[in-house]
Amino acid sequence: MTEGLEAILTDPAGAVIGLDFDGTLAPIVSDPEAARIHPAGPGVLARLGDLVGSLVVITGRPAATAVEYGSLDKVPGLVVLGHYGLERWEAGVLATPPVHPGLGRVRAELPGLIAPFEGVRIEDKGRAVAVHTRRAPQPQAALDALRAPVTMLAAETGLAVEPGKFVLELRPPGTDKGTTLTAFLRERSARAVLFAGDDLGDVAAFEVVRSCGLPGVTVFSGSPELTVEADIVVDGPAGVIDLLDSIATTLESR
Ligand SMILES: O=P(O)(O)OC[C@H]1O[C@H](O[C@H]2O[C@H](CO)[C@@H](O)[C@H](O)[C@H]2O)[C@H](O)[C@@H](O)[C@@H]1O
Repeated sequence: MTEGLEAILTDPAGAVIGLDFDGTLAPIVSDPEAARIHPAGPGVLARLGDLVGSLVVITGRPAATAVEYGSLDKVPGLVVLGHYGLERWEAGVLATPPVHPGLGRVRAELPGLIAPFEGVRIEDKGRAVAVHTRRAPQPQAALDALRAPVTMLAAETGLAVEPGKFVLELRPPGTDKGTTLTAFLRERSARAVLFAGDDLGDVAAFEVVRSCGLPGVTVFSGSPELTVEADIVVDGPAGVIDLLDSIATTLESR
């Protein structure tokens, strides 16, 4: 067992368990609107919520979308930090910042940029807009071809480009999952931390787990699409849920 996991099991009241949503709690699917949490997820999270100090979902999704797709309103004490930390949902209350002014031009120009690419779709998330290539005949080629024009549009509108699994997202700059996790650890006076993720956007949170000075454990939700170094590698959302279930079971037996 890793030192970080042992610290969580020894002192669960001081633990922060941080979780990504897509690819970590919810299996990856081709339609972003069809993503839903693994069927065993809400039950396991509800048990964990009663056992550890803090449970937080940090996601690129709008917080309300993650709550809906994850049935997260059923998990006691859970906090959802959406849009990489711009939004906060807690106990049914959603706090959101103003919409970035650059998004108007992005909405106007993106359809023209993606028009030559069959199967490429836009996901308008309100405070960010994502370009998805998963359903293109050649998803990686479409992603590579769109990277430069999307990056130029982001630079011209004051937005940041967030790359992920067959997705390029234009979003407000200034936060990432690392800064968001750091602030949450401080807020909760954490004494140990676990973060589980599956995508490039989760790497910043993994780096915080390694550098924050607390006993910590990184969990990578593995798939054939991406490899990221972590203390524990599990097989997709089913593997993440199994790990969380075993943590809950161990804590319940103590
Ligand atoms: O931080 P996350 O919770 O992991 O959100 C990151 C992005 O996830 C979603 O896209 C990914 O999942 C889709 C549904 O399985 C999949 O079709 C897509 O290829 C993936 O990139 C979401 O749609 C994005 O808005 C999030 O930014």
